[in-house]
Amino acid sequence: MKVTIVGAGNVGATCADVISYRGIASEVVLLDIKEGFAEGKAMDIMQCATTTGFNTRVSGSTNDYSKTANSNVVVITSGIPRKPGMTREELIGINAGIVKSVADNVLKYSPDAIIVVVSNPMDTMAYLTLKATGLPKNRIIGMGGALDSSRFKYYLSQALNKPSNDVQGMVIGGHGDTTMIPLTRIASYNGSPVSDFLSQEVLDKVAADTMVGGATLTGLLGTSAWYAPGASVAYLVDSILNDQRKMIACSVYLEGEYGQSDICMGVPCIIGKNGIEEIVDINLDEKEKGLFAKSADAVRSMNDALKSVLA
Ligand SMILES: NC(=O)c1ccc[n+]([C@@H]2O[C@H](COP(=O)([O-])OP(=O)(O)OC[C@H]3O[C@@H](n4cnc5c(N)ncnc54)[C@H](O)[C@@H]3O)[C@@H](O)[C@H]2O)c1
Ligand SMILES: O=C(O)C[C@H](O)C(=O)O
Repeated sequence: MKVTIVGAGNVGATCADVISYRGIASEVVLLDIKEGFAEGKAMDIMQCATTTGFNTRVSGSTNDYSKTANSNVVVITSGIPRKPGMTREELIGINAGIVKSVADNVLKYSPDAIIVVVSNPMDTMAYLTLKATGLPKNRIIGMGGALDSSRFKYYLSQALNKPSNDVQGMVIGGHGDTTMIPLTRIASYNGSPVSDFLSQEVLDKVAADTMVGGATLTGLLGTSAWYAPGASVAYLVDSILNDQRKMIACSVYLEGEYGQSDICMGVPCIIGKNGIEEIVDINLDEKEKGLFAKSADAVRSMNDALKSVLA
């Protein structure tokens, strides 16, 4: 199975690294616009093959899309990341043009690929990719919920002082500092509600920390995070290529689900060989429904901004 990752920067290269050392794909192509950059990252990763023991072939390309031909999955991480103090939404002006041209190019050589959109503002970039390519909705997957959910579980595990892998939880809604919805009510510690162990005040802080998880790291690092983002993309790609049918919160085009239409937003999805196999309808309470509608309003106004950005 072949995966192309466009954008060999922090997130793209980390994703290639995780995909190869976990043996998720037999071939990974990294492509970047910066001369020699993707080739260098690929060579560096390949030189781990004997020490970490993998057989994936990783290669790099400077803007030559013919090398990406017949990819099963294409991940788009090309574009600029935010700097401390910025929101993801401020990236739309530069990233919309990049994402649109990249999506057009990859489809010339991999017309059947499933596209995973990572560049920010991710929900709007997923919507743009869907509209610009005309692909069916199952083949455009925005990655954000997998990462936000892993951060949610991290903060819960810190509050519980228990391992993250013993915690279950999910974040839906937009992938933005104010649009994420950590589903605290249904989060659990090995099957018991987390509210059995943590006060409402602590749970509210966990949710607030989760929502600004990306901003916190951007403040600490000077640019946005890459280890958890890269690993989250690899987790999603694994579920596609190996038809694992995991339930993962992904940004997907909604046609009435969760009361929304003509928008890409994070909802629980079954992810398998066809991409989005199913959108799972979980029961939200009235408060969560209200938050989802408010989140949709914010994502929709960002989508509206695309018109002027791409004009
Ligand atoms: N959805 C998420 O959960 C999530 C998580 C982390 C980062 N991101 C986003 O992913 C994007 C990448 O972040 P990063 O930290 O890897 O940035 P980065 O600057 O390290 O890497 C981006 C790469 O894209 C390349 N690029 C730019 N234009 C290109 C083009 N037209 N064709 C091919 N390559 C091109 C650049 O040369 C660069 O190497 C940002 O927009 C960031 O906000 C999203
Ligand atoms: O925070 C960012 O800007 C990057 C990414 O969306 C993240 O959540 O890490």
